[in-house]
Amino acid sequence: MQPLRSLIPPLVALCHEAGEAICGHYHAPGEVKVKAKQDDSPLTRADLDSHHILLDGLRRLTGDVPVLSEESTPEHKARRHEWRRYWLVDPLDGTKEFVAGTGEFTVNVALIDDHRPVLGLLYLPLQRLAYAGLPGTGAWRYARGDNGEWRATTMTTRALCEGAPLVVLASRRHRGRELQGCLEWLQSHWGPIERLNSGSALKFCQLVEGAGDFYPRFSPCCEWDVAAGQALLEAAGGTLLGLDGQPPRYNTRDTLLSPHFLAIGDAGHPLWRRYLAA
Ligand SMILES: Nc1ncnc2c1ncn2[C@@H]1O[C@H](COP(=O)(O)O)[C@@H](OP(=O)(O)O)[C@H]1O
Ligand SMILES: [Mg+2]
Repeated sequence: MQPLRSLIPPLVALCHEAGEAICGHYHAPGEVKVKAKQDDSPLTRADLDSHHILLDGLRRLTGDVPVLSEESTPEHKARRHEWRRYWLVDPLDGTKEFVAGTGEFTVNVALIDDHRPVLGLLYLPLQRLAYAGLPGTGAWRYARGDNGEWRATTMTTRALCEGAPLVVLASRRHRGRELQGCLEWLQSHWGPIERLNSGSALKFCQLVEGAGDFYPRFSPCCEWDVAAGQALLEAAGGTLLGLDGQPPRYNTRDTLLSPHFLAIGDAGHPLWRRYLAA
């Protein structure tokens, strides 16, 4: 396989192609047709178009690397335990947001190697922005100019600032006692907190933009919702930890559900170890 850094420009172009297909459905009045999947989550034409574009493009880019997409068949998903290295894809993360018209949806592509995400790309179709991260190397935002060229800017998470409110990122659609307990602990051990709700993996982009400090996830989501964001976050100076204090390992269990996690911008701050030990 070619060096991972050289995969990023073609991946940005591929996610843009998928994003344009998604936007075609988003902007067409009456076009958003919704089917319920077995787990009752919505599925639209946009999810499927994006899935096929990404599948074809990833095959062209790295033919020998298998692709596991949220929209893959159950039979294909079941083969994942044979793979050490594979693409993990959510062709449209935030389908409920897409249907509701909040605009908060992303395309998520991660490369998993030996149970860890080693490359992550999140694409925001409406903004035409890509966020790419290679843990240990760097993280970049790619903005598309009117001439079709992509301009890269290095991304780093922000440090926690004593006395300033801690900005907690959360899903629009999940509440719960664990999240409430976490917010109360932060209030009593840090001080003022602000909560910012948004859909999909956008929350990881907000962390690497320095628009938030912490994204705790105690409600269900899947490995394809997390992997690309984890790689991006680690590459930008953050960390993502399970409640055992360790980064999650992918493709190690029968389920594709992700364990609960803490996505942290300022990885070195002692507050997080105190929270985990509490
Ligand atoms: N009960 C559940 N089981 C598994 N995943 C769930 C879930 N409820 C929400 N999710 C995941 O959370 C994502 C939305 O995240 P958020 O709540 O932060 O906006 C959804 O992405 P999709 O839209 O790709 O299905 C879905 O994968
Ligand atoms: Mg998703």
